[in-house]
Amino acid sequence: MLEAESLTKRFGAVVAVSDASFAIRPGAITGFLGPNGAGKSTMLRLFLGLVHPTSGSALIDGRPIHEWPAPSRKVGAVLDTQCVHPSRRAIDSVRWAAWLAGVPTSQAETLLDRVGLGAVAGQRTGKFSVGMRQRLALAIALVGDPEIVVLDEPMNGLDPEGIAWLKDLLRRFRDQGRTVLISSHLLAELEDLVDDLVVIARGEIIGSGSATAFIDRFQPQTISVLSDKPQPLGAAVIEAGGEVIETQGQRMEISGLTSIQLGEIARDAGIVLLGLTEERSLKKAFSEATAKMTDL
Ligand SMILES: Nc1ncnc2c1ncn2[C@@H]1O[C@H](COP(=O)(O)OP(=O)(O)OP(=O)(O)O)[C@@H](O)[C@H]1O
Repeated sequence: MLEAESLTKRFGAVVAVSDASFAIRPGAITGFLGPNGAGKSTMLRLFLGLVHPTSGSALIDGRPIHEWPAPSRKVGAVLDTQCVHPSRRAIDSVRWAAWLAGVPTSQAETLLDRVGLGAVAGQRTGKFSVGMRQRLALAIALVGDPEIVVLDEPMNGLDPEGIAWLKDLLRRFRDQGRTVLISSHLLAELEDLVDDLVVIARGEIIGSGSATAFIDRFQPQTISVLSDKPQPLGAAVIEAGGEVIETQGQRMEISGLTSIQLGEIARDAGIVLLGLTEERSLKKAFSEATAKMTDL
């Protein structure tokens, strides 16, 4: 388990992380979500021991990372894809990382195969594309066969195929029982991937926990419904305890009722439903949450 307790990091006058407390479930994929400059990278770096807290603690299984005898077996991280020397061959970069981590270098080829770089293992990395660099950085992060994998905005610069591949790999890590932490400022990148979320804005935690709970908290389910008699339907919805958020012609947006309840209400009132769509998205939840933050 990773735990932040009253974690604060200041850089001079800038408060990058402010009194953050949360826990990360082992064996799950947790997304660190927040706009640019929110403090996501700093938070990840605090766990990795690359920056020191001004106050509070960032602990991995109860200890700061530097207190673990073999940190690379505990955590592997991709923070920056410019982490290798451009004139070195891919295979040598992975071997070098393994050597530095004090683990056998014999796995380098297997690791490159695993990230889809087996065919270019002997090539110098200077001319590698962004996607290839991401894959190489991931191979390097995996040298210690870590329990926890941390990735800072890993989808930047990946094409759709690369993103699908990465998501698949991260899901497999989770299925193997590893813990995955991934940061992003783009909701769409995380929506179909993460189990849990830590949502950050201006260094503060807006919410943390299951992604579904976050959606429920900030954006209860809404239903977009198309009917032949919107006005009587609206009245029936309100009578049943629901809320009509918006009406546009025959289309209405409704909250506070399930689709089944809505169907029954319409049937009882003799109203035909021409279409019905449930909307529950992380995107809505996030914009709602950040709007609430701005209001504070
Ligand atoms: N080493 C540093 N020295 C000074 N200020 C820093 C340092 N690192 C981060 N900051 C500042 O801390 C704040 C949070 O930055 P951080 O990089 O953690 O945010 P982020 O959410 O990862 O953003 P991005 O998505 O843009 O990378 C920003 O205002 C940033 O300028």
